[in-house]
Amino acid sequence: MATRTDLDGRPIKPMTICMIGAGGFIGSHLCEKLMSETPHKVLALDVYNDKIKHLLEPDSLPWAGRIQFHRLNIKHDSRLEGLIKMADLVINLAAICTPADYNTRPLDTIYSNFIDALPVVKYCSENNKRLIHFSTCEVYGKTIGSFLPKDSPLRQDPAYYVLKEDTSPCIFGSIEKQRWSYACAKQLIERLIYAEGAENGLEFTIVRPFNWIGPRMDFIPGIDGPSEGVPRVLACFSNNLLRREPLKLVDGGESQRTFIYIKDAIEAVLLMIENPDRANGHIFNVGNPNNEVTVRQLAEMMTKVYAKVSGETVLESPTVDVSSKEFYGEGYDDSDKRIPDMTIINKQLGWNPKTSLWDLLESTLTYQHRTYAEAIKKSIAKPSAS
Ligand SMILES: NC(=O)c1ccc[n+]([C@@H]2O[C@H](COP(=O)([O-])OP(=O)(O)OC[C@H]3O[C@@H](n4cnc5c(N)ncnc54)[C@H](O)[C@@H]3O)[C@@H](O)[C@H]2O)c1
Ligand SMILES: O=C(O)[C@H]1O[C@H](OP(=O)(O)OP(=O)(O)OC[C@H]2O[C@@H](n3ccc(=O)[nH]c3=O)[C@H](O)[C@@H]2O)[C@H](O)[C@@H](O)[C@@H]1O
Repeated sequence: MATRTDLDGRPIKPMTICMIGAGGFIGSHLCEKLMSETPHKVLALDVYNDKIKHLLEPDSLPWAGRIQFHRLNIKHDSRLEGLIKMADLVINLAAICTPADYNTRPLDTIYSNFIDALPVVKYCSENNKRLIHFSTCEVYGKTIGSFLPKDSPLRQDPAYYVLKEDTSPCIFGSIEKQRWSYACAKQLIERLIYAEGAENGLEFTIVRPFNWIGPRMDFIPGIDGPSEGVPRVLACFSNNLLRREPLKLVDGGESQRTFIYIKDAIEAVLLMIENPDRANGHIFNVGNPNNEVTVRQLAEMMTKVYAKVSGETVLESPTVDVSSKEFYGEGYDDSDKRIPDMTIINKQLGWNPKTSLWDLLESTLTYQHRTYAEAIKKSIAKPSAS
């Protein structure tokens, strides 16, 4: 492998990365990138490894020996500190991060996103290890604009909705809106990491992903996850399309999101890993401000793209409205709009997203169709015994 250089032209030394939550959606793509394009070693920690199995075996893989899987639950495993001590860099991805859990399992959500992350921060601080911690765009909560009257012209002013790391406030709903248990726990762990940096010199970077999507995201209910499980929207809509059911629009599908292709986002994370001088001490939005849609528009686009990649016809009624109470239960609330400001990441790392929403949906739905269509057909033909 030719010598790799950082953004300032210096050679990059191979490092050992302790990646916690490496078996999840983001972790699997990050491991793939690190194995195929860099000389770094990965200690991959997770409870599951299904999504990185292809990287772990067989021994003949070109990166054999550079990735090592440790099956452990960071809630209660004394091996955690030792593994952190072996690394040059720690990346923490472990979390409960599906909205269906925030209002129905708020205790697990708060423990997972705050309490369970505490030892990781502590061990990094005590052992002088650099930490890249995964937070979320949900820490911004709702936009200031959402509190203006519906017809206020100020709603069109970016000052009222673009989300900036260093100036935007964090606006959550009331305590009984348990949806915000996740955002609030993530915000507190961000504040703790920031304080460890300020008071004890912890070298850290905080990542705020804005709806990263792509292959291997979550699960398809009844195929590789629980039948009654509710994954994030990409997997919900994929499941509906694969089963030829209408896509469910929560509260009319009016909320807006910006979606980014996982492969674009992983490029940004690699720049953070390999340019510590430019990334340390920063909080980075990582998203694609050019890919904004309402959830209804996302459903319409996914329906068209799926028809193209599968060759199947579109249903007469491709979507159906459902209330948030019916879909998620009591205590659900929503972020109205999420446009990331890209000034800081652009200045520090020169990074920009590339892939359009149509293109990323085309490659992702091609993957979903190839991976799941047969299994779904079989499961429909042979319903499980009741
Ligand atoms: N995907 C996104 O767009 C997105 C957006 C915002 C924030 N994030 C954040 O990025 C991180 C990764 O997200 P993801 O989409 O890959 O989610 P994911 O659920 O696919 O991955 C998380 C992984 O962490 C593991 N994990 C959870 N608790 C653990 C524990 N106690 N011990 C060991 N492993 C544990 C899970 O098994 C899972 O494999 C999370 O912190 C999430 O909050 C993701
Ligand atoms: O991905 C992110 O950046 C963050 O946001 C997500 O939250 P959210 O975008 O609300 O979660 P999705 O499940 O992807 O839902 C997006 C929107 O689609 C709607 N939705 C979801 C599923 C569905 O079947 N129908 C539907 O209309 C939801 O109500 C919501 O308005 C999750 O909290 C995290 O993964 C993450 O921290």
